[in-house]
Amino acid sequence: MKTFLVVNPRSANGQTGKRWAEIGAQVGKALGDFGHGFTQGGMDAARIARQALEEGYECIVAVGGDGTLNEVTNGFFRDGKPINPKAALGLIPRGTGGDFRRTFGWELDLDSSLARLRSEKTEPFDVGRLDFINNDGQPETRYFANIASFGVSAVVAREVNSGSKALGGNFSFVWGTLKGLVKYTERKVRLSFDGGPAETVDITAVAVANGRYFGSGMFVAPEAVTHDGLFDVTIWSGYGLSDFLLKSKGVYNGSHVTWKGTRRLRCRTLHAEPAEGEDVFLDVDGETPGRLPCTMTIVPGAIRLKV
Ligand SMILES: Nc1ncnc2c1ncn2[C@@H]1O[C@H](COP(=O)(O)OP(=O)(O)OP(=O)(O)O)[C@@H](O)[C@H]1O
Repeated sequence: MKTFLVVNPRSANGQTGKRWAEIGAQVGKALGDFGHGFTQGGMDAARIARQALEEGYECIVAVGGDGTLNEVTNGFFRDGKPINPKAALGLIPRGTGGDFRRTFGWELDLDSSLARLRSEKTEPFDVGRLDFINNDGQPETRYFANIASFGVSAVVAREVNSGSKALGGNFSFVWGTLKGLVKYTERKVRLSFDGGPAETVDITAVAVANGRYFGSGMFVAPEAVTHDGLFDVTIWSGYGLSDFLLKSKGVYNGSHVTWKGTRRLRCRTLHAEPAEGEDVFLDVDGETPGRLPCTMTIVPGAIRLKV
C-alpha cells in the first residue's frame, strides 16, 4: 500500500515537529518509501490528505492528535463522497488528549503504531457526518471520526483549546471542565432521532459517539462500536460542578450510565436545535467549529481503518 503521512508538527505540544527526524527515520525503516506533508494550520490536514488520495496514495496516516485525525478523516471525502472507498486511514497518535486511540486500547509508543501500519489488517470504519452552523454563521458540513457533542462539553473544549495543554492532556481537561461547569447553565434543546418526533430536553451535554471516549479519558459511551452503523448517544441532564467534584470517577470509569441523569440510545441520525434561542455550541473531535442547529448522520463503513 502506498502510504502518506499527514504530520501536525505542533501536536504533542510541538514535540512531533522537534522529533520528526527521528520519527521519520523509524517510519522509513518500518514501511520503506512513504510520502509526507506538514500541516500549517486549521483544516490543512484535510487538504493534504485529499490531495494525497487523489494522487493515488492508498493509506493516509494522521500523525498528531484527535484534531489532526478529524481533519484527515475529512480529507477522505470530496463533495460528500469518499474519494477512494478502499483507501485506509491510519494513526500515529501524538496528541495531548488521545481519546480516539483509547477506544482501541492503542498505546502512544511509536513501535506499536508502526506494527499496526505494517500489518495488512483493516476493518470497516463508520464516520459521522455533521451539518451545522459554523463560527461565521454559515451552514457547513464536516465529518467526525470519534465523537461530536454539544452543551457543556463544547464550553470545556473552548476552555482547553484557548488555554495551555503544556500541563498535560488530563490536567488541562479537568481544569477546563471545572471552568466550563462554572460558566455553563443547562440548555433546552429539541432532539429528534431517526426522523422521529422532536422532544424537548434540558441538557448538560449530549454526546453522539462513534468511539467511546472524549474529554481526555471520559468514558462517555462505553458500548460504542466504530463499525456497527450506529451512533451511541449519551444525554446528560441536570449535572453541575458539584457532581463533577464529588463523583467524577463515574465519568472516567463509565458507571455514570447508571445515574439518574444519564440516558442512552442508539440511532442513525439525530437532529438538534436550540429550544430557546440561546447559542448551543458544538465540540467535534475536540475542535469547536460552530453551533446548533445540526444534523448528524452515520456513514456506515465509509472508510477502512488500520487496526
Ligand atoms: N503548523 C501548525 N501550527 C499551528 N497549529 C497547527 C499546525 N498544524 C495544525 N495545527 C492545529 O492543530 C490542531 C490539532 O492539533 P492535534 O489534535 O493534532 O494535537 P493536540 O492538540 O496535541 O492533540 P489532541 O487534539 O488529541 O488534544 C488543529 O486545530 C490545527 O489547526
